[in-house]
Amino acid sequence: MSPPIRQESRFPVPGGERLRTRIKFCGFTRSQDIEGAARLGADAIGLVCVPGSKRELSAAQAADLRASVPAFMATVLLLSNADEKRARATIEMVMPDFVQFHGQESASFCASFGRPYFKAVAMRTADDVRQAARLHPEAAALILDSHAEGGLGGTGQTFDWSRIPQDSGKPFLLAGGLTAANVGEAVRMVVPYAVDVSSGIETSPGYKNFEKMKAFVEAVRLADAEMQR
Ligand SMILES: O=C(O)c1ccccc1NCC(=O)[C@H](O)[C@H](O)COP(=O)(O)O
Repeated sequence: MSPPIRQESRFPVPGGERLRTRIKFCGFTRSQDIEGAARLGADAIGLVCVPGSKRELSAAQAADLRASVPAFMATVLLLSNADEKRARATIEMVMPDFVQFHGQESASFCASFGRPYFKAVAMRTADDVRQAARLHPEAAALILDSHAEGGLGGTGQTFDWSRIPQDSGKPFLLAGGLTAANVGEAVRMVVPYAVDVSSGIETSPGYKNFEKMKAFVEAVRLADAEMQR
């Protein structure tokens, strides 16, 4: 197994590395599922406003769901190659804590909405990560995912985690095909700032399963505990 890929976190923990892997659950369509994610201690939920997604929400639907997100849980709005007018209208309606840009958006476009943002990286090579970090200096984090460039996320497919460089240049969320069965290995091997999952906690697209979410959280917490020993 490759050595752990350690990364400098943007939020260093005094006296050492970060002690807990953050968790983003993505692709919600029901408020009761968001409530379940909050009960389990997920750090963030993702709302997908991307045409063609099996989890697509209208801006109004996303705004309604955002209203059900409790305190101390972040809301991430997902957009992909939306034009400026549609992006601005959706962001102003949903008022997310973060915007996740999943297409070929420029740094100036992403930063123009005045909200912290994540930039998704279609993971082919280590240079994809380094280039994204260079092109998006203001991004709060990168999301390293298995989708094809310009393609939809939420694929349920992993990518080769050994492609992730040790010098990622920014904190990143690891995404793509994660499940309760493989996320422990991913955390131990990659040591991401956060993990991001959609398909692996569903019974069908957009319908999250509490027991799958619970098992996923437990697997992440176990991996974190093992790394602290
Ligand atoms: O989830 C979607 O349907 C989606 C559609 C279009 C753009 C992005 C999308 N999701 C992005 C995410 O952040 C997912 O959580 C990520 O791709 C991981 O998905 P999965 O492999 O299903 O766990």
